[in-house]
Amino acid sequence: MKSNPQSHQSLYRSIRHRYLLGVLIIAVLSTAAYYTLLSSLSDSESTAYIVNLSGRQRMLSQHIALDAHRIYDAMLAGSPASDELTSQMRRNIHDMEAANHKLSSGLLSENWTVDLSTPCREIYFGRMNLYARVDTYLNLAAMLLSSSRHKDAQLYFEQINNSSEQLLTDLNTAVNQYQLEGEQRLNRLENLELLVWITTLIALLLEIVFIFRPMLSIVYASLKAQTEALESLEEIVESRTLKLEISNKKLKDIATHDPLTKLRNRLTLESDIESLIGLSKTHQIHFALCMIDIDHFKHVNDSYGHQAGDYILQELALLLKQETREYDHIYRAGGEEFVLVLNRIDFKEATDKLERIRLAIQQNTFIYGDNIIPLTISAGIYHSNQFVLSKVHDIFRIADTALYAAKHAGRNCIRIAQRENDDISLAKESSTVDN
Ligand SMILES: Nc1nc2c(ncn2[C@@H]2O[C@H](COP(=O)(O)OP(=O)(O)OP(=O)(O)O)[C@@H](O)[C@H]2O)c(=O)[nH]1
Repeated sequence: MKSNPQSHQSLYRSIRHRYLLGVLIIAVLSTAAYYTLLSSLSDSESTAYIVNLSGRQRMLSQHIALDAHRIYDAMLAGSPASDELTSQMRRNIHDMEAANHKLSSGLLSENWTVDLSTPCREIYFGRMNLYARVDTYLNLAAMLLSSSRHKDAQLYFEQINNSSEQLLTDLNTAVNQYQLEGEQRLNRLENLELLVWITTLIALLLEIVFIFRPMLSIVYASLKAQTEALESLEEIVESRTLKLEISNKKLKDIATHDPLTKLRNRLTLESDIESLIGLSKTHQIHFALCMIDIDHFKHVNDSYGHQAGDYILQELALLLKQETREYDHIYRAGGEEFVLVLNRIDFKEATDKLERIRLAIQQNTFIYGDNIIPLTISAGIYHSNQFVLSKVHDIFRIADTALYAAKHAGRNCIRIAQRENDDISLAKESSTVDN
């Protein structure tokens, strides 16, 4: 499988765009929430300040009326008003004047301004004309303070006295108006905050539906595709490995087995004998190697044809298998020559067994087409307890010599290689000759 850099890039771009859009929306919403909160805090602060200031103005108007009473009473009594009283009244006049200026202009401090609503403007500069009336009221109070003549003082006092009640009522109207506007403003801000909250929730929901969920789907689909590709790659590798293993096994079979009889060939024979020599030496586990050759096989080929010869070779291989144990091994050493390796067997057993095999072959009926083909074998046998040999080549040579002796003795017999005074003697085991 080839990795696809283009599809990786487009996946990366798609995720990056969606992610940036999601982040942008969250940034806008949080900024909006921040400014709403900021404005809400500032508004509630200015509302509280104005309501407080107008309430104080109302209170100061009463204080000034009271101060005027005291001063006038002192005048009537013929004693001058105390310094404390006059300075208190002066302070009250000054404070009320400042409050009147702030409330009517909206200039709460150098950097703090609020817009006056229409009803408030109406209160201060309209029909009620509160600004000018407060101003007049404060002038009268100031003039009362500075007046030395009894008659003037009486005039100012009476004017203050006559106007104070109505002024108080109108100042109260102003306080109520400020309170009302403050509540309305706070209500609006509450609604705005609710709106921002709901908008944020909706926006997040839409982000989930239209941005994050599709983004997850894209990533999931990509991962799934990758996993599937990987799995199919693994399957391909597995199937190729299996094919390779099968091919290797076939190749090994071809290299180590005879294609006609399916028996092991000479190559495996040599390596098998190497290990048997080792076992025989270290653990005294004995084995016998029987060299078997079909008698007059050329005659079989010549009389019945080459295919009949092949058939005989295959049949003989089957017969040898039937006559041997599972842990014995049969090889086709080449041409019409077979090798039988009998494992874990003593000398006597081995020679008896080989003789039985020779007899079984002689007595077997080989039928090819309409022909019954008589068959005998000659064999030479080597047994590991008879020699101290460690080379495969020597063992083959000894077994071959025994076979040659069997042929020489007239065929259809076996000969046993035996050590006698360091020379190989060939014991005559079976002398059945079938010429
Ligand atoms: N059909 C067939 N014949 C084979 C095969 N391999 C070898 N042969 C034949 O086996 C015969 C061996 O002949 P010889 O070596 O003269 O031996 P023989 O005729 O068996 O005589 P002795 O061994 O002396 O008893 C030859 O005719 C070969 O062509 C094979 O794979 N198939």
